[in-house]
Amino acid sequence: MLGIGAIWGLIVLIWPMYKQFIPHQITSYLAKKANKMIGWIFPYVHIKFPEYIEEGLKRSERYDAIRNYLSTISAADVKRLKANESKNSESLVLSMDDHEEVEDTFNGVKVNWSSNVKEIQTQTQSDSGRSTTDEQRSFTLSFHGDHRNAIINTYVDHVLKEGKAIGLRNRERKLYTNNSSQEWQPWRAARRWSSIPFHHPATFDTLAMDRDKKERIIKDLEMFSKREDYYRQVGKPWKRGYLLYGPPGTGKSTMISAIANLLEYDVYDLELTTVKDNSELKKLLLDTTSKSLIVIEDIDCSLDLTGHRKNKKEEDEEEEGDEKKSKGDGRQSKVTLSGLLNSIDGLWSACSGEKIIVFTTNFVDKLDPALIRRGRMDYHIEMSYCRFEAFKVLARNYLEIESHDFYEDIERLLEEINMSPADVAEILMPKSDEEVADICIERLVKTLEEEKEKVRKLAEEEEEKEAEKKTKAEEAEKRKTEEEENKRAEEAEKKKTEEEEKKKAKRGRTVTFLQKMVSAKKK
Ligand SMILES: Nc1ncnc2c1ncn2[C@@H]1O[C@H](COP(=O)(O)OP(=O)(O)OP(=O)(O)O)[C@@H](O)[C@H]1O
Ligand SMILES: [Mg+2]
Repeated sequence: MLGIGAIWGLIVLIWPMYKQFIPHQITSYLAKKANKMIGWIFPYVHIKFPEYIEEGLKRSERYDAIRNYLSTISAADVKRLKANESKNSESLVLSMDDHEEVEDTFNGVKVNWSSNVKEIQTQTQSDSGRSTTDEQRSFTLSFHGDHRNAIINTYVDHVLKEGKAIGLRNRERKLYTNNSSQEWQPWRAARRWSSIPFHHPATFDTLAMDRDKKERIIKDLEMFSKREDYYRQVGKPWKRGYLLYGPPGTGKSTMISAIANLLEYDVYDLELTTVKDNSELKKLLLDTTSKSLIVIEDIDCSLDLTGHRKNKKEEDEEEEGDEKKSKGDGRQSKVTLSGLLNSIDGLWSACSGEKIIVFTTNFVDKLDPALIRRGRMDYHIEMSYCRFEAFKVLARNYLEIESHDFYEDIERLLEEINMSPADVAEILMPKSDEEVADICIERLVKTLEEEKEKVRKLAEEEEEKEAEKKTKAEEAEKRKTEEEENKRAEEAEKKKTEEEEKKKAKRGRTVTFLQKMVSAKKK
């Protein structure tokens, strides 16, 4: 044993000196043989996961996933840890420091992870003789060769999946908005969207709406997010479309933030009017990540999407027309309804991860049925005026109260008056530190009563106007009948006179004839 050790020591010592004189083919042959020998002595398999791939150009997602996974097991066992601060991560990720090792067990099989770093010298571009040192990091997974299949086929997948999930949980979520195409750079897809951290505080708890309806929506969303395997099984892309419709201020945009917070998704707020044409829209949609919510707000106003789908020729003609029009009125977008439909369908066939698309509108009846049919917009959610259930949520949020003497009055008034949750929330919000819940509730009751009075007066005025209109119409009808009767009477009178004159004339002619006969006889 000592002999082998001594020979090995000698090889290690003289190898670097002679390496440069030995041809490359021989060194690689010797390396292969040496690895084989080591394999006989140590029956362990090693898999290396480098930090950078594609010749050092791209950071490996697998490396990050493994680091996240190892952070969960190394925090307890490893002495030297490294605190990683990532631009996309909200919380601190503790990973093991360089040259540390940690053990993991999977289905009773022990595996070993080590973090390695190798320094490499690179020549600077200017070739001024100066060289820089780069560090190449990697994780190495080692395990006994007997478990090769189980580890490679199952354990590695498990680690990557878990690590990715941890990364998604820790990431800082983003709100993306699309840039106008002038800002796009052909070599950087990232410029299509600008992002800021997404920190909207809305949740389903703070969302004021009917309780059953809310629960149904939450259930639907949770079901969707858990059903990756189900969607694969039935051969459907893992996506869902939600249409939110209702009057202004009823919480459509708030609901979008609540969905994003519930599912921990990023939000892509797509402003269609700044999208130049259909092909640009397609690129934008394909450039979204998984676990994201793609939102098109006020879809009825965004573009002229309310008309019926046109055939290709009509569409070409329309595009030409639009081009002329856009030069005239400065409007940028030439996105058409069928372009939008195709882009959405294309997105679903190309996307891998889970995605949700949401449209909001104040006027659902104006939209083309093709745009909102089930399959595109799977779940239609009506956001309505504030009723008692919704009010109770707002009162809890804004005033931290569960009941009040005026609750019965408020319930009755909210059934009679259509007031948006946005308005109710504004009235309930204390305007100063001195304003207690009583004052805010009284203000709401007063406002609702005033509104009711206004509505009553308006209805009265409307009724009066209606009655006046009716009287005028009746008078006009009466006048018309009278005029018609007068006309008929006049005509009858005229006819009578004419007939009498005719008779008179006839009588006159008879007398003249008799007179002529008498005078002729006399002669
Ligand atoms: N259902 C609701 N629950 C809680 N708060 C609400 C609700 N609806 C409205 N609000 C409050 O009113 C504000 C405006 O609501 P929001 O922007 O969600 O309305 P909207 O339906 O999107 O309106 P619009 O049709 O004009 O876009 C929100 O910031 C929120 O504070
Ligand atoms: Mg809105």
